Amino acid sequence: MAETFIGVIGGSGVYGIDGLEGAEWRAVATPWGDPSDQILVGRLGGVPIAFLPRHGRGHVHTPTTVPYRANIDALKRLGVTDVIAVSACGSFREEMAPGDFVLVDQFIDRTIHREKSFFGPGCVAHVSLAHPTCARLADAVAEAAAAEGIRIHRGGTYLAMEGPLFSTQAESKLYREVWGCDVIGMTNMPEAALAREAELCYCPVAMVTDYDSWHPDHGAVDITAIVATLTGNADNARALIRRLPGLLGGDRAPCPHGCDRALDHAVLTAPERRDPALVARLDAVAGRVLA
Ligand SMILES: CSC[C@H]1O[C@H](OP(=O)(O)O)[C@H](O)[C@@H]1O
Ligand SMILES: Nc1ncnc2[nH]cnc12
Repeated sequence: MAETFIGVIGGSGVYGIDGLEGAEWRAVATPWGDPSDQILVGRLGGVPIAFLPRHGRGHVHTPTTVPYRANIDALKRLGVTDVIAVSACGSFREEMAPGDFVLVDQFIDRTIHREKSFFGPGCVAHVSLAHPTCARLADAVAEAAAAEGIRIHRGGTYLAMEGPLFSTQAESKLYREVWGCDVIGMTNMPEAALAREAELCYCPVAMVTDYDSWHPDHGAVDITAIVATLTGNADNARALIRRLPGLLGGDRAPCPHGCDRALDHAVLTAPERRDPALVARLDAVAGRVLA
């Protein structure tokens, strides 16, 4: 049986986690450039953990400039098997209130300036994204949240916008009333898609900070209020993460939903027509099926 290795991507307001045994920040080089920052690697309850701040310590990357491919490659290269992606988000639902967590399970991707795949000319692959998140990981996060007394909603559709500006009121109403989205953020796509290509189980934990701009009683998004809510949310996120090693266990059975076998049958390019340079870049992400 394989070893569980938990990767945590920390979003806005979550730039570190404490309590890791033997923790050290490690620079990880990837063929896709540098990740957002060094990666904090250690153990929690005996289970290896790697923590990567999505925007870098000190929050230097915009949602557009986050090096999503390098981040996912670096986690995979370290041996991570399961990724918890913590993010701030706006809510389109009255009952998903600031302070609540949402276990997002679907996305609508409206981002336009990002590299969305590891594959390309010379190594073409088509991976299913019908169910873009891992239900097994979501079960564990839901249990951890219940144990911590965190209000968590199971399931929700996340509208990924390019940013960095927040939505207009007309966009907010479109996403909520016409498209049926539940929350909005700027970072979970293409991150989730790349994690699937890299055969990582991926579970987004969206922390509600505001009601975006549709709500008649809440007006426009206010970054000061968001940061205040984030501070409380970040402590809850860290408490939740500390429970995960105990819930996931050190021994890892194959994912019952097949996240860790997503590349089976996905690569269409004939072996003799593959671009050796691209195949070399794909060593960590797709070495299992290309080697
Ligand atoms: C702080 S409000 C806007 C900012 O916060 C979210 O980032 P992340 O998903 O990394 O927590 C949102 O997507 C925006 O990038
Ligand atoms: N309303 C909002 N829109 C986009 N990203 C967000 N992150 C937190 N709140 C958000």
